[in-house]
Amino acid sequence: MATFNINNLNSTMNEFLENSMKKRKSRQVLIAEYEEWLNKIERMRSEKFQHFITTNKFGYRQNFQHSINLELNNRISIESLEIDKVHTGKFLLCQVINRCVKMNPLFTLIEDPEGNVDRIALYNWVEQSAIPVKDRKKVLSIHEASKFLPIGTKLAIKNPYYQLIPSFDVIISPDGPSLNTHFDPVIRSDNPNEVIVIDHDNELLNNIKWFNNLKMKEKKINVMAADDKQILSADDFRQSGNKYFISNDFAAAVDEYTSGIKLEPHNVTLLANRAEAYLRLNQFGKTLNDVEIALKHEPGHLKAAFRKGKALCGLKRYQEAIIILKDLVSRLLVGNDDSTASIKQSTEILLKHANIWDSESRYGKYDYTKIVDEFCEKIKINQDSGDWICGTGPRLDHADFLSDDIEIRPVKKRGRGLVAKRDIPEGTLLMVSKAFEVVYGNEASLSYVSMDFASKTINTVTHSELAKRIAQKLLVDPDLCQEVYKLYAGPEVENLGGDLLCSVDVRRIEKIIKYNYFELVEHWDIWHTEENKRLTKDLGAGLWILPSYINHSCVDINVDRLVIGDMMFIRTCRPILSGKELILNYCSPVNSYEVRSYALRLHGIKSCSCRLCNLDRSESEKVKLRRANILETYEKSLEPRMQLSFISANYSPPIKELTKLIDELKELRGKHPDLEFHSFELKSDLAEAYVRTGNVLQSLLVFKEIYNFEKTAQLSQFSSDAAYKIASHYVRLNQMKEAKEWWDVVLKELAGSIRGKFNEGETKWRKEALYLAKKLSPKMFSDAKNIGLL
Ligand SMILES: C[S@@+](CC[C@H](N)C(=O)[O-])C[C@H]1O[C@@H](n2cnc3c(N)ncnc32)[C@H](O)[C@@H]1O
Repeated sequence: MATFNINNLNSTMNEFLENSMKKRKSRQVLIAEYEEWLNKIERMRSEKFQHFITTNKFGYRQNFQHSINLELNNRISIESLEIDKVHTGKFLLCQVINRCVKMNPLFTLIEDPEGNVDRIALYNWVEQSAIPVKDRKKVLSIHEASKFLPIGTKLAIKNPYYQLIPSFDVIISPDGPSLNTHFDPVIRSDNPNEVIVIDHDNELLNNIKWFNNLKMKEKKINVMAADDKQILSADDFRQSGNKYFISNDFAAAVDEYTSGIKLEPHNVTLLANRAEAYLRLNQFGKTLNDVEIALKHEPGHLKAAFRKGKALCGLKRYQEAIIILKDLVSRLLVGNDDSTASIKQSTEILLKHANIWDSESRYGKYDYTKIVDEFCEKIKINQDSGDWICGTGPRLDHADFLSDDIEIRPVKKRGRGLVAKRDIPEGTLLMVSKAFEVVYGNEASLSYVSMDFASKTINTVTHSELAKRIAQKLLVDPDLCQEVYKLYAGPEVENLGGDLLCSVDVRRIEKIIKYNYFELVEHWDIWHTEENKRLTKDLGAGLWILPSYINHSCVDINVDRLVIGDMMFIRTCRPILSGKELILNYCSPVNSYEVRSYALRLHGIKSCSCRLCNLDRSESEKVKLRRANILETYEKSLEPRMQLSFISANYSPPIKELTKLIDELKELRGKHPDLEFHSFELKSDLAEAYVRTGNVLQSLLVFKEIYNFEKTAQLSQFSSDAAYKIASHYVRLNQMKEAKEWWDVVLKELAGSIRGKFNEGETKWRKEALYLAKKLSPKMFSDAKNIGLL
């Protein structure tokens, strides 16, 4: 079995690629390994449940059918499967030969007619409704899970994706993947519509000779089989649908209502109920269709009108929603009886929100204090379970905004980009985008890393979880495929056409994430509060559609991004002339050339041609070597001495040595002091070192130098911290006037990064800034209070 060292991907990956292409594990080995794994799981089941999740949040049963037909000449054998490839247009005919494990996907072992064996991972396949409501929170035993796909079940898996995931042992290891993770291929499908159970008498099987033709011993579980009664009428379907609805299985509820609607196409109750189920699945287009038919037959149907308002909001058609909701409120005022009190209240609340969303989306007017309040409320975590206290976590209810001043255009050497249509001043809000999907650090524990062969990189747990969720979202609403699949997916992914543009292709989604994801970064100390300590390890990552069109440069950026919850705000940080491209950075210039290059390669940028990268590449070997030596001295000798000086007064901080190294680093940059990022960390240490020795004034000067550098280098995420250090140093020096002036700078920096710069004449700025600082940086705020800054 091949072994990976994540730190040394390229060589081990190539080696593994070669080995795995040459040699597959034998049938006997695969079966033996799988059996051993099942035994381990049975033993572990009683001890450690974390990895065994029973059901997905949604059950998927509806959706379109593919036009790929099951003609035998489209059949592919296991032997012909290629790693890291979706075999589009092909199907794998196979039978289940072992028991199942239901974790995030349903795993089992299958065999094709030729007798080749492999593992399959079927995501979203077990319908929630197939598991009785009372058992949904339980961990399924292997015996129970195996009822979903009994041994002998014949399957056709369309468009199979042959993916590398950590070996099964790694998956169930509570520690997750380690540096020596073993990877194995698995046949993956995320679309339950592409996994077809074939009846044994199906004519497709007539001409198939099986190496080992198994008969099915048990019957596959039927949906709601146990407690179902025979359904006869539309009302029976309504009741059955309601049953699913109450158990939060909205897709199954939709199916039931649909069966009822087939019997009575104008049944307004069924249409209105199905509309509500669609709403819960965020399928706003389908909601709208249903309520419009319902309202045609019964214009006075209040709930249908309310749902129409909601659907229009979901479709971002806020002005139409406002008209509908205003009309509904006025009708409800006339009636004014107790039975309509609750819908009246909900309508008024929705109308208020629709007005806010309308103003946000049309004018880019956001109430930042309310947004921050919402964020601070939603980011709270239950310390015992690690789940959000508010179900959705910090996903906020706000509208997108797109300035008319920019548009997507082809740009030289970078594919497409966002370009200014006219001159745009500094500090202009250009775009607000809600994440298409975001995964926070505390939400990803049930996913597994996977391998991207083409770029020889690992898809992290967060990325894998993101891919799974995006696939689920597209499965529920295939209309969304277009906007996602338009995003850059790397040179090796072909353009799609026809049917495939609206099918779920996890590999493509993985690539899109790879090239377009944004990592969440901590801007404020609210991320570090005791309550939120579960978040700090890896904040998470997400996919934002429109911001994904902005290209990168390490320095000389002209737009800044800020994420609050799942909303990304893009503002100009310098004026942009008409025809110029918007540029932000995918990685920080503070990192070394090597670190940046690695990060950029992951983003699909082979060679960055910004001023900083050009300068780094143009330097002589001598300069590079000298700098490397300096940084090594700092890391190996001075940094540890700094640490010691923090712990014990017996050690004095290495001020002289730090100063010397900083000066030398500056000298090595020659005529480009604005690009001297290497001394950034050293300067912070020097400033702290002066404090240790009681030389606050000198420390203050260094912090001012740091602050000025951050301002010119557009390192806006750091500058409020440096300004705060300066303010607190002035307090120590008893110069309260200067201290308060710098405290104002802190407030303006912090609040300005959220709501844009305050205008010169603005008088109420302090109140708003103090409010935002208190909410987002509670530690700094209370410290400032203690030292008399407010
Ligand atoms: C997030 S996308 C940006 C939008 C992309 N240009 C498009 O056409 O959709 C990232 C990709 O854009 C290209 N790109 C962005 N910045 C670049 C740069 N500075 N140099 C070269 N390519 C760049 C790379 O292909 C990268 O994988």
